[in-house]
Amino acid sequence: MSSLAPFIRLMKPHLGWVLLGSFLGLLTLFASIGLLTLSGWFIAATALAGVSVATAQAFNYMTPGGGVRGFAIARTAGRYFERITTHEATFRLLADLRSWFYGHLEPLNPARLHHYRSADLLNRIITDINSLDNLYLRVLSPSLIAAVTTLLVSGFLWWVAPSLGVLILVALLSAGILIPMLGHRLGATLGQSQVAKASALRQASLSYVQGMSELHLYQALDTQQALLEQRQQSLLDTQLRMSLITGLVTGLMALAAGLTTLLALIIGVSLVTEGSLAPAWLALVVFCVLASFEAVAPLPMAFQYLGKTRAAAANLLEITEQRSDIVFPAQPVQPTAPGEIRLQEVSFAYDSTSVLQQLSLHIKPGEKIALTGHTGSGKSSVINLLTRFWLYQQGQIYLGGVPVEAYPEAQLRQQLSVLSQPVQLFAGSVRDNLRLGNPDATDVEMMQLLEQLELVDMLGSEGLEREVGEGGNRLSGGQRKRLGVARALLKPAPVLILDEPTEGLDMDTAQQVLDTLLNYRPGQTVLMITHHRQGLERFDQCIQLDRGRRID
Ligand SMILES: Nc1ncnc2c1ncn2[C@@H]1O[C@H](COP(=O)(O)OP(=O)(O)OP(=O)(O)O)[C@@H](O)[C@H]1O
Repeated sequence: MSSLAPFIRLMKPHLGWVLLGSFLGLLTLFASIGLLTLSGWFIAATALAGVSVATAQAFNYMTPGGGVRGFAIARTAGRYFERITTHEATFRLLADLRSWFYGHLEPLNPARLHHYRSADLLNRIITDINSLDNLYLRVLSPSLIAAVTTLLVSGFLWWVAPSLGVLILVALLSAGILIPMLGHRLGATLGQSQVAKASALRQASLSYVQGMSELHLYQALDTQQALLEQRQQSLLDTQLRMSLITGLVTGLMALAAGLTTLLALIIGVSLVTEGSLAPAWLALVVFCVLASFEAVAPLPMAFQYLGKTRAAAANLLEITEQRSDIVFPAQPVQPTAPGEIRLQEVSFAYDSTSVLQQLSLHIKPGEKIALTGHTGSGKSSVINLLTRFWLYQQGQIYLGGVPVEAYPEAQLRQQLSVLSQPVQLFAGSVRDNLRLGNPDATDVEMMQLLEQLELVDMLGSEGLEREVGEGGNRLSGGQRKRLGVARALLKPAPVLILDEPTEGLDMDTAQQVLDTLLNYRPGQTVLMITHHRQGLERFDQCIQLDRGRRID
């Protein structure tokens, strides 16, 4: 239960809704048991009253008739409001769970998350969180209802006849504990593998959809489809085995209910024979026993799927229990030299891959620097360290005259405007994407900048409302890049860092982009990673890296 404990604690703010739902569930169940029990007695008593004219005339039909109607109305209304309340409780809990999970996920730096595939994280956020509704909706509340019902029904039948009270107590306890335990035992491992297989299928499906054009081009669609079908079949096999277990435990529950009813009938008949139970009450007892099994009937399936719920909970905890090794202090700092970047003998390795070796560089405020070097020489890694996405192992990095580690996260983000590679655009309009850089940017500012970057034609008649599509897929590669440059330029930060902003652009457009970014904010420090030789003379300094070392 330990993997579920944090999720039970998360129920606390919604305890009122959860308890109200359970209370209404209990009322509905009682209305249901009452309806069947009273109807059984009513039919039997009416039949017996009709034996003679005198008893028929003396018999009060109205009160029990009203009771039956009352129970029927209470059952319908109770079920309706119980569904509304328990679903409200569950949706509130799931909404909280999503925020809670995202709250833990968001501070984890890429160093912590780069082992996970995005489809896997998506699966955890959607499917695993949804699986937890089993815990709230089918395990906790019904178990509480079953426990209270067992006690009350046993108490009532004990009052009718102690032997009947003992029978129903033993029967409900056995059926309500042993059959769910069996379901849990048979379904636990299968449930876990169901979670793993569903996740694998989702990941494979996402890769298939995302890579469909490549699969077409390389004629690999059939192979990938076969792989998907294999994964789907494997998941279906597990689901089939789970369904067989459901059939078994549901059958066992029906058998337990039938046997207990038969035993109650035998005990009841002997009680009627010896005169300690009125004949009409025999029907009441039988129907009460039969109906009370409604309380324990949902438990076996809920516990059968508890293994699945546990596996989903473990998936979520695997992320939420991780702590980012990058800690941001809360105390703001005062940069002594805004725009200055200094690396002092910095060494850095991703896991075991050594990337930067005692790298030192000094960029003065307002300087325009080009960072060049062979592919894989560690240029982008310098950005990862400045943004604190990764931690370096040796040396010291200063930003604005202050160690990068001293900045609170928000203040660090204000110091840097970064165009990373590849450019990440978001589905939405051009304006939406530009506003990420600067929410206060006016349409005029945006249009002027787009004009300088020769992007106005791309807007067409829609202007800034032009949709860019998912990941910017309605734009050309060069347009995506320049829109990314525009977004980075709009952010009024002392330092602008660009990872290959002119990559993929023709020579004239590349010169135009270079012109814009070197002049847009004259006092701004610019650090630009590039493979291009053209235009390097326009920078104050060109720093060259080779296998993590400076060679200029
Ligand atoms: N997340 C990562 N985990 C492990 N190794 C990485 C990771 N990211 C980059 N590397 C490795 O670090 C080295 C430096 O990568 P980096 O991206 O800094 O090079 P780069 O000079 O920017 O290359 P390019 O010019 O091709 O963009 C490469 O050998 C790369 O394989």
